[in-house]
Amino acid sequence: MQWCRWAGGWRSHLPRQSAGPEIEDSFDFLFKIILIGDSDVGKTCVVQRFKSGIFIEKQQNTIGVDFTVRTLDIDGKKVKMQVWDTAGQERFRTITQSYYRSAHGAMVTYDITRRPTFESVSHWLREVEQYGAASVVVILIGNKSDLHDQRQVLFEDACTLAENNSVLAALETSAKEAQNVEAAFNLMARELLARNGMTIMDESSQEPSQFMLRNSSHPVHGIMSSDKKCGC
Ligand SMILES: Nc1nc2c(ncn2[C@@H]2O[C@H](COP(=O)(O)OP(=O)(O)OP(=O)(O)O)[C@@H](O)[C@H]2O)c(=O)[nH]1
Repeated sequence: MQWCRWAGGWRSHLPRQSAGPEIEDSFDFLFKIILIGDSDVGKTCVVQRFKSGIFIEKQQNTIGVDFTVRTLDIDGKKVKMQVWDTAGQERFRTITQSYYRSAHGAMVTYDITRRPTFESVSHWLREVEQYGAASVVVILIGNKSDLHDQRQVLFEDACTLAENNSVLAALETSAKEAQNVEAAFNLMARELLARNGMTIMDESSQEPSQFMLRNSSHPVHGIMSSDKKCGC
């Protein structure tokens, strides 16, 4: 059964990770993640937050595709996340579509303060379906959660959309205030590890899974905070 769950049901433990520059190049797993979504939803800022732990008020729109890398330590495994930050502007569609095929994961991003960017999500999901691999893991990201007083998209609507479209999970993030960005990439990494046969454990507990993701997914041990997320 598909379901959504957020707020109080999530725990605050996150595995320890380094945010520093890549010094060595060895890794156990390499996953390619693509960020897609309308222009100005904050894709570059989310990637910047993930890579460097900082928020930069970006001046320019992404041209084509930008590339960044960060290696996570998950249960003692070095998981290299190759992140492709795509331009949201229409004129770059042909270029960005060519990056879908090799992606293991896709983060479809919208801006919680601009309803039209959420309405575009179904377009982006169709693009993933059309140009991506059949096994691609999709996560829905509602960014700019710090601007809650300007909210135009209910989190419940995001959960419903995620459930109806076989999306692994929906999360609300703030690149500005560092909310849920780590959690989003961790969730993606852990799901991909699980699909590659790894048994993923939470460092803080030896109990069984804290939540189940959607039907076809593997159980993933809690990478949860009190911020909004749903496993659909
Ligand atoms: N308040 C707030 N503003 C944000 C956040 N993330 C991004 N922004 C702002 O949103 C604007 C667009 O951010 P970008 O990261 O450039 O957006 P993008 O989706 O990469 O845009 P394209 O490159 O055109 O696809 C910038 O002015 C950012 O400062 C956030 O979490 N909170």
